[in-house]
Amino acid sequence: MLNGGVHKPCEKPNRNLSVGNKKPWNMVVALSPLQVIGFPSLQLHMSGIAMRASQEDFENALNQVKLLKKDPGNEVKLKLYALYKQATEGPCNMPKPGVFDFINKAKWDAWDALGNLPKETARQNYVDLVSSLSSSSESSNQVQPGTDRKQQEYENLVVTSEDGITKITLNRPTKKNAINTQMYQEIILALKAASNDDSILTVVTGNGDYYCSGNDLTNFMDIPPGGVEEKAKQSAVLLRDFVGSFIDFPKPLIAVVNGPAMGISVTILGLFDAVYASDRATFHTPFSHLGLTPEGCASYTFPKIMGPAKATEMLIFGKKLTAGEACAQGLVTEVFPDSTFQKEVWTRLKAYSKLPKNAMKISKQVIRNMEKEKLHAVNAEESSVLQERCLSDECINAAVNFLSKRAKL
Ligand SMILES: CCCCCCCCCCC/C=C/C(=O)SCCNC(=O)CCNC(=O)[C@H](O)C(C)(C)COP(=O)(O)OP(=O)(O)OC[C@H]1O[C@@H](n2cnc3c(N)ncnc32)[C@H](O)[C@@H]1OP(=O)(O)O
Repeated sequence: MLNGGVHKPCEKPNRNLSVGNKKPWNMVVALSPLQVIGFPSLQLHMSGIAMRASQEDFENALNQVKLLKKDPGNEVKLKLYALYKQATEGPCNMPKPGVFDFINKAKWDAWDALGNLPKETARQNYVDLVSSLSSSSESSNQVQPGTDRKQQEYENLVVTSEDGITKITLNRPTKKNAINTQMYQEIILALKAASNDDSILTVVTGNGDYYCSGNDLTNFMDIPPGGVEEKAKQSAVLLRDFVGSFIDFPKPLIAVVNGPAMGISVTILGLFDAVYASDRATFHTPFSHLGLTPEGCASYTFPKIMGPAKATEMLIFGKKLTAGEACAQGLVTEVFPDSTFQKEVWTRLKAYSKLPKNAMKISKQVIRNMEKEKLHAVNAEESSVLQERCLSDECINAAVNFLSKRAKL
């Protein structure tokens, strides 16, 4: 594909399916009261409870609360805890902790004080409380193109907007931008914000030498009280939401693949509208090696993009592709020499961002909308299969193997 460093569009461009860092208060303060209280927002988000009208507001509130910049204090945190428990489990059903178990006693008291408050009311009160806490920082969410303003602050992402382009940078370079649980949530939020901002194009890229090393293998280590089955269920819900936010993204979405890409960061490329890669990038989906199966809709998009035989090599046999190979197979739009990658790609993207905004957005929707239903069905099926795979010996052994090797270093 690359001749003496001169780049050119790939020979097989048949992508016929397009298909900062200030930390949030609840994550940073070591041994903060919140941490001691065991803030349960993520678990709730993934528990599949409350699928009624206010579910979306409630989930948004759960996400919002993690992004509050100021610690609201113990009293409010206890209130949030109590409302969360009431909203998800109903009236307090735990045995009363002993008097010297101060923290659990405070939690129990707060929950018990809600008496028989209906779940729906508790949910609504939770949403209202979070809304009152976050209202002061709300106004910073809308980004004007051309101002290079930093958007919402995230723990694992840097999101900026300039020249009509919102750029979402995966920002865990010391971990090769592996996607941990919080980062999945943050990407979902960043995509939601980008779909509502004034930008014309949205770009995903990586900070450091990697684009992304895929799912953070330590994600599976943090087992909730419900045990490994509950963990697998939570993971499947999170995965489905994450991939769903790419399927539904309404504007042109571009990946600027600055280095090696692995696992889920590769599979979701089939849901992007263009993929520009440095010639240093590689594309690797070692699912079988990890006892896993494809996600990101790749079981559908990859055979469509590159044909079933090539898709099999990647998704089943774990063959790692160079950027040139990925381009020849239609997964990548164009490859650039690493030395000029950033300059050339951003010049190109800035030119594209000057094209009529609505025409581009509507074109994307025309190209994609017919596939959406199918993609959501594929996503649901892949997530459900992975829920089982996460519990297999093959998968657990592979994760333990990775983590134990790392521990020896
Ligand atoms: C609620 C639960 C949430 C679950 C979410 C549900 C989603 C389910 C999705 C399941 C499907 C799986 C999708 C995938 O993405 S499969 C691919 C997974 N990725 C890997 O297997 C890569 C593992 N990493 C490596 O092989 C190497 O680290 C790598 C080749 C990437 C780089 O090697 P190198 O030698 O150059 O560098 P190091 O190994 O020293 O890495 C530097 C540090 O980064 C850490 N690291 C890198 N990648 C990961 C990773 N994927 N997970 C966790 N940690 C990672 C590495 O450990 C080093 O850390 P330390 O410096 O602390 O040792």
